Amino acid sequence: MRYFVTGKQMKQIDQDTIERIGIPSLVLVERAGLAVADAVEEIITSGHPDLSARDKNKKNVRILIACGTGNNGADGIVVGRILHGRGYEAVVFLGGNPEHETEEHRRQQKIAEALGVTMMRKTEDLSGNWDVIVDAVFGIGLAREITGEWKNILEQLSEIAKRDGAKVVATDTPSGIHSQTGHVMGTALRADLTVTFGYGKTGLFLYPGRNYAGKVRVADVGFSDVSLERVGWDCKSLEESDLADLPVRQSDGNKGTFGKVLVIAGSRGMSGAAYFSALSAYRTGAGLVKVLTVSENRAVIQTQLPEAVVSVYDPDQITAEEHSTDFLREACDWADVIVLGPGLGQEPYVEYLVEAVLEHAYVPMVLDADGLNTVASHPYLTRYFTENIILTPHMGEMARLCSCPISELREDPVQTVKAYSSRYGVTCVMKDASTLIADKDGTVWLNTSGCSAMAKGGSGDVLTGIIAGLLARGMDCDRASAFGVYLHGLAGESGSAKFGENGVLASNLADEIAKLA
Ligand SMILES: NC(=O)C1=CN([C@@H]2O[C@H](COP(=O)(O)OP(=O)(O)OC[C@H]3O[C@@H](n4cnc5c(N)ncnc54)[C@H](O)[C@@H]3O)[C@@H](O)[C@H]2O)[C@@H](O)CC1
Ligand SMILES: Nc1ncnc2c1ncn2[C@@H]1O[C@H](COP(=O)(O)OP(=O)(O)O)[C@@H](O)[C@H]1O
Ligand SMILES: [K+]
Repeated sequence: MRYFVTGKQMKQIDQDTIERIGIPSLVLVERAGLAVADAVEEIITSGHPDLSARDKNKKNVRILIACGTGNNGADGIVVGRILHGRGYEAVVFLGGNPEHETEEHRRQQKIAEALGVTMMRKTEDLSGNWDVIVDAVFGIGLAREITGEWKNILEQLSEIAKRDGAKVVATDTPSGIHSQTGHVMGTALRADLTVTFGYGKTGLFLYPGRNYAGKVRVADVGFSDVSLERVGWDCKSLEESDLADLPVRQSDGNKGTFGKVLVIAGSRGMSGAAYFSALSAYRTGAGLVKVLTVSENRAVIQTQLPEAVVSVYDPDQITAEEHSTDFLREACDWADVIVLGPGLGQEPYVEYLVEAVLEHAYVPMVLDADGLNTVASHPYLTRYFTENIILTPHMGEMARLCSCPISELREDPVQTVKAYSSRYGVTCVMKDASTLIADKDGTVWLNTSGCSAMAKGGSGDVLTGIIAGLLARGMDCDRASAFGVYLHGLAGESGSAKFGENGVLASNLADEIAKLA
């Protein structure tokens, strides 16, 4: 399990560490600089073949460290001093108004001066021929849009990096990326590697920040979880070691032990969504899967997935009259878990179908796709929401549910998903390239697995099935959602390794999940 913090929380952790725990700021800055210097040296000696060839003559390796006036800049001066000490041609650029420099910054300048580190202040000197650029302009202190001189400097650095093919290593955050939202604040410098201190910052894992951060390494520079607990965190993330917490399949279990999943999905001419959800629920370990769909889909689903029980209805017979949906009540009574929505379409009868299921289901339910669209266009249906419901909207569906544009949801996505979940008392999985999951208790999970191979029709139906499979195996709604999204992303990564990012199909994701869950 990993914890992500906002810049504001990180500042409080800094303060707690220095003032309550008593580790001097000087020590933290030194360790931060050392962690970045080590990362730069690793890139020089291993990651960059051109550089390692010249490694015997370190003086030929040219490193520019661009420093702002805050403590991010102070870290940068330490990086310059350490690399200078190790024999590299490290040049420190000090930008901005010297009057704004922090105490730490000035202290580091004095030390660097005493050791003969080259420091310069003229922007004209930036355009040397650099092998590595260390970005120590802005860290978590970035407080507003970048304009004027700093905008010019960052844009110049971007161009120089491109021109020279220089690797860019960001100190704590890529300058210009908001540490909480991942937004670009006017301009930002793209890094190959970001060495961030203590805890991951949420904005490094949300797009577009995730693209600018490159690889992210969290360096231990002396912060303690004691401070994290006192201050709090923004969101959590699962990692591979957490998979040990998946429910173990009982050796003496039978199909009843592993849960009965009812997939209410599909419409005339639309059977794929039901198939992907049902297949994925089975592949994740559900004991029995029943697909409830329109009569026209019976043959195709029985052929594609003979393991599933198929039950059908005639949509023309579903009306506002209560008895017309009696068959749904019976179907719900049979199930341990319900999936409602994939490929249901938006014909008028779907409203009555969704209302009947929401009203009569007393088991965990994943509400997806057209189930969500139906709720969005008939908001009275939210009155049936209970703590047993997981919603899995993509950003378009979330915008419909919240009646606001996607751009507004993205202003602060963590707060968006948290607010929706707490307003309705449901688990909410807001699907995106970085999916966020809000538990009913207010915990937000930020998913870090997955890749663009998953941006394809049918991926969402697979996720629905995976979450249903985990519910069937006994996980609660919150855990099944966080683990389901994480596993779904891992399936995307392993599918992508086999078929390439362009070639993965939804059915491949379902197959990959078999080995992971
Ligand atoms: N003791 C500490 O406080 C530690 C701080 N650390 C480093 O210090 C960083 C935070 O330092 P600071 O709080 O000094 O903040 P930063 O160094 O990130 O930046 C703040 C400075 O930039 C200016 N600024 C902010 N937004 C601007 C904009 N859009 N345009 C122009 N100027 C702008 C501020 O006025 C201030 O002078 C961390 O990211 C980390 O790198 C680490 O060394 C660990 C210990
Ligand atoms: N670029 C991406 N990186 C990681 N995951 C992605 C990316 N694009 C899409 N996904 C994931 O793929 C799934 C797509 O779901 P959805 O939009 O509902 O598709 P569909 O309706 O076609 O099944 C979501 O789980 C989403 O998080
Ligand atoms: K930085």
